[in-house]
Amino acid sequence: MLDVKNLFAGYGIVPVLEDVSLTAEAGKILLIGGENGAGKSTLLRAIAGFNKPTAGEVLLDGQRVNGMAPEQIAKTGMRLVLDGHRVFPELSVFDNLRMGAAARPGDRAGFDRAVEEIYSVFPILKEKHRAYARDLSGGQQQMLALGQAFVAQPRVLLCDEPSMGLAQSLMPQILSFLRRWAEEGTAVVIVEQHLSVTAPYADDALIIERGKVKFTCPAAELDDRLAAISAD
Ligand SMILES: Nc1ncnc2c1ncn2[C@@H]1O[C@H](COP(=O)(O)OP(=O)(O)OP(=O)(O)O)[C@@H](O)[C@H]1O
Repeated sequence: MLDVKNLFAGYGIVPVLEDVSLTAEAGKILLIGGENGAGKSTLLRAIAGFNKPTAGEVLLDGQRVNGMAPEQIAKTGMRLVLDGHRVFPELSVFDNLRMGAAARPGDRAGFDRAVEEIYSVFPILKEKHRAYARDLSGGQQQMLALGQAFVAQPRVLLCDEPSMGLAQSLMPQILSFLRRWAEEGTAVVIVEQHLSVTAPYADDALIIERGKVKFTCPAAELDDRLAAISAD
């Protein structure tokens, strides 16, 4: 579904990504890890069009999307959820979800079903559906940011550090939700620092080091691969 081929990107004249290739398939979760500053967020931004690649290709179902504006890329079915809870603080929980649905106008029944599902996965959002997003805790805002993306029903979900600012105890709930979401047919890409917590929910893993792909492997083998590297 999503194919990234030999991608180069950076900021101004400063190169960050060098020759990065990856594939994300419908129904699967690809976990991307790497040290701080390795280029993980830059990769997601470049895929979603917020950072213009200097070379290489981003293909969605074989169609080239790099070079398009981010809003055009979003219309192809790609959705980026940034770390740091980018919700609309002055809107209620429900209105934030409605903003998410702006990407698929006219599908009221689909929206209602998606909201019901979000509320059943994160009951706290149902309890607080009239509350301002700014009055939610960090973890609740993260749930809302995911909910906003969910109601948009993207084909590819790019999720930057879903654990950012979350109590560790909330991670299984969020990761299980992403797992079920992928199983419904979405290609999910997660950038995450907490690799061993996240890997059991993922199918494939890719590690970036200084802007380059260091290795890829099945997510189930990630811990062993990392242990072998640190033993060297
Ligand atoms: N807006 C920007 N302008 C210039 N350089 C940037 C910008 N954002 C990131 N960088 C640089 O690009 C490199 C990669 O950053 P990036 O945020 O993609 O890494 P990361 O792997 O996501 O790290 P982290 O886990 O800390 O978020 C770093 O050297 C960073 O300083």
